[in-house]
Amino acid sequence: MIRFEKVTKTYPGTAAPALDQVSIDVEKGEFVFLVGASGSGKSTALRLILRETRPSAGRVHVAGKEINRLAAWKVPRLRRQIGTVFQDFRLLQTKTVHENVAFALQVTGHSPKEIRTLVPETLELVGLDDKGGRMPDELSGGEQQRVALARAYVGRPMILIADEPTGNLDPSSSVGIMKLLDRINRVGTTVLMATHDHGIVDQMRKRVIELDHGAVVRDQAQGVYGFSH
Ligand SMILES: Nc1ncnc2c1ncn2[C@@H]1O[C@H](COP(=O)(O)OP(=O)(O)OP(=O)(O)O)[C@@H](O)[C@H]1O
Repeated sequence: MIRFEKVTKTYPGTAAPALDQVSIDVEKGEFVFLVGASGSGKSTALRLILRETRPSAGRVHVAGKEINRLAAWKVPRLRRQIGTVFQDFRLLQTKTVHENVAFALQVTGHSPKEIRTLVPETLELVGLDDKGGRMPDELSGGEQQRVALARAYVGRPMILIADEPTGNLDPSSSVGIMKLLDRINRVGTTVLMATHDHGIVDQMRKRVIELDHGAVVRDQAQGVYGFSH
C-alpha cells in the first residue's frame, strides 16, 4: 500500500538529508507507528506520501502508483484516498461539526445523497451523533479530534495518516482516539501514525518503525516505543 524505495529527501539549503535512503514497505490493512526524536524525519515521510513534497532520490509508491511520476491533475485523486489527522485538529471554526465533516465530501464531489448517509454514519462511529450542530469551540479537545477523525474517514480512504494525533490531548481522550483508530484499522484501513507518545505505542503493540537522523534504525512487529539498540 505504501512503499519507499531508498528514498532520500534533502531540503534546499540544508546539508544533512531529512530522510536518507529510507526503504519501508507497508501492506494494506497494517497499523504502523512512526517514532523518533524531533527532527528525525517523520513528518517528511508523511508529506512524501501525500506528495506535498518530492524525494530528492528514490521512489515512493502509494496504492500501486509511483507518486513522483503522477501528473499534477491526478494528485487530488491520490489525496482522496488518504485521510489525514494532525495534532492541532485544523477544523473550520465557522462551521458546525456536521458541516466540517460534510465539507470534506462536498469538495471531493460526493452527491448530496452520499453526504446524507455518510456524515451521520461517521459521526455515530466517533460517538458525536448528538453534537453535529455544535461549533468546534464548544467542544473539548478530545471531541474536536474526533471530529477531525470523522472528517478524515468520512470518504472511506484506503490510508489514514495521523501526525501526532494525541499530542494535544489528555490521557483519557488519547485512549479514545486510539480506540477509534484501531476500529478504523480493523475494517481494513491502513493506518500510519507518527507519535512521541510512549504510553500509547507500548499499549497498542503494533508495528513500530523508528527513524533517527533520517534513517530507519528499527522496524519491529508488535514493538514498544523505546528499544535499546
Ligand atoms: N521545509 C523544510 N525546509 C528545510 N528543512 C526542513 C523542512 N522541513 C523539515 N526540515 C528539516 O528536516 C529534518 C526532518 O524534519 P521533520 O519535520 O521531518 O522531522 P519530525 O521527525 O517530523 O520532527 P517532529 O517530531 O519535531 O515533528 C529536520 O532537520 C528539519 O529541520
